[in-house]
Amino acid sequence: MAVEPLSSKEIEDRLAELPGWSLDGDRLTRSFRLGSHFAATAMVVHIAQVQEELDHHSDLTLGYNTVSLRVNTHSAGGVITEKDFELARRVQDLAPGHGAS
Ligand SMILES: C[C@H](O)[C@H](O)[C@H]1CNC2=NC(N)=NC(=O)C2=N1
Repeated sequence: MAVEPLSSKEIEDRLAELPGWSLDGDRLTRSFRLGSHFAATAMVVHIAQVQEELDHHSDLTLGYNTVSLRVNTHSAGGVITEKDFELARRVQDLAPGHGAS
């Protein structure tokens, strides 16, 4: 997949399709709240599997009952590319199965 930097407009348009995701400096970010610590931990494991499949990894933080991601593309110099949105879409798709909101 291309790792060219996305323009502000391209980022804005993609974020509009991803509820709860936002820009934090030069990273995409989203936090999820879950029903328990174990549910949050299970979601972290699932996200890790997807990240390995995509070979694209976020800074993934497990809280008491929260999961937070912050991501950009290191190989493109720490800017946001389509690979970051590919990961965000995959996480957005798996979240409901974990009861994450
Ligand atoms: C060697 C390995 O394929 C690369 O280092 C991958 C690993 N995961 C990655 N994750 C992110 N966020 N950006 C990258 O450029 C990246 N590159």
